[in-house]
Amino acid sequence: MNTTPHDSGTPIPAPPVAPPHPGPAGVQPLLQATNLVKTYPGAHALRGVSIGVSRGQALAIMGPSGSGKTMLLHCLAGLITPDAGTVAFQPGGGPPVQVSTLDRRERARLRRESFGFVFQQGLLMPELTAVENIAVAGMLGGMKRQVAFAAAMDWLHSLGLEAHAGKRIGQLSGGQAQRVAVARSQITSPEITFADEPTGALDSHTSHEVMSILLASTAGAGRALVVVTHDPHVAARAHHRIHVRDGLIDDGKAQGTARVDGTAHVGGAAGVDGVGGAAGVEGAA
Ligand SMILES: Nc1ncnc2c1ncn2[C@@H]1O[C@H](COP(=O)(O)OP(=O)(O)OP(=O)(O)O)[C@@H](O)[C@H]1O
Repeated sequence: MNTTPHDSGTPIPAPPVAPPHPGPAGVQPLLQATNLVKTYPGAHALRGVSIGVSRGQALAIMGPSGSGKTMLLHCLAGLITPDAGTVAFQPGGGPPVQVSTLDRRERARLRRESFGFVFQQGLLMPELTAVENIAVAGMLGGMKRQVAFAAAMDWLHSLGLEAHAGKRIGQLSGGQAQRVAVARSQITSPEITFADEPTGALDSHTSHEVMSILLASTAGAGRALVVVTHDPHVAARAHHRIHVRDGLIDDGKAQGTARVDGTAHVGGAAGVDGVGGAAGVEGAA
């Protein structure tokens, strides 16, 4: 029997393997996850999710609390290794990378150099100033110190925050701090940015502004954004939306019921990029 590893040692039947989402004709998705499964004792966090994200696209992941949104984001970003399934990243000009088979060090390097992260809070270092927070991310991504600080100041300038460059994070408003977090995530121009509730702590006006900056520097610049959000206004601004429920992409056919077969995920001919009738995917193409 096809099984997946389980922390308790009890084999759990794996969902049937679905073919990967093909993406738009002739276009290799920037990131392609196929049949992701992640199980914890007592929790089937992901039960077979396949999804592709292309350049120039923003994908919103929605769903109820505990449905598996963050788990999916973390698997896509190489922060968590799935029990089964694959994540393939196609860097610009390089060979494809199987994120899920990289060792910890390689994954950390990939995240530093090619991925950007924005979380609701927690990524900024309170003991550093705004400009230092941004510049450090540049240096970790391989920039020389002087270049990183100049780029960080450029970012602060474009965000209207140059007067706050020397302030520590605790001296900034929530919206200012989150703009610094976006700049921090974007200073290396990552090919794909992962954001988990990036506007969760902001009022609606500031939320709109922060999303505008994030969208412009990711999908708007030919790169990609994957954003987990509860906010329908945020999700509405993405090119595509998926709804996760009980560790599966919800195709809307079983609202309010727990899925039992583990087969309802985006795969095969289902489209994420407006190229087919997607299960659980709304496209704005
Ligand atoms: N480290 C862990 N150990 C055990 N179970 C976990 C762990 N991380 C997540 N889970 C479980 O996996 C499921 C999915 O969690 P996840 O954090 O992805 O939910 P979510 O949709 O992001 O929820 P929320 O909107 O509340 O943040 C939940 O049942 C959760 O309890």
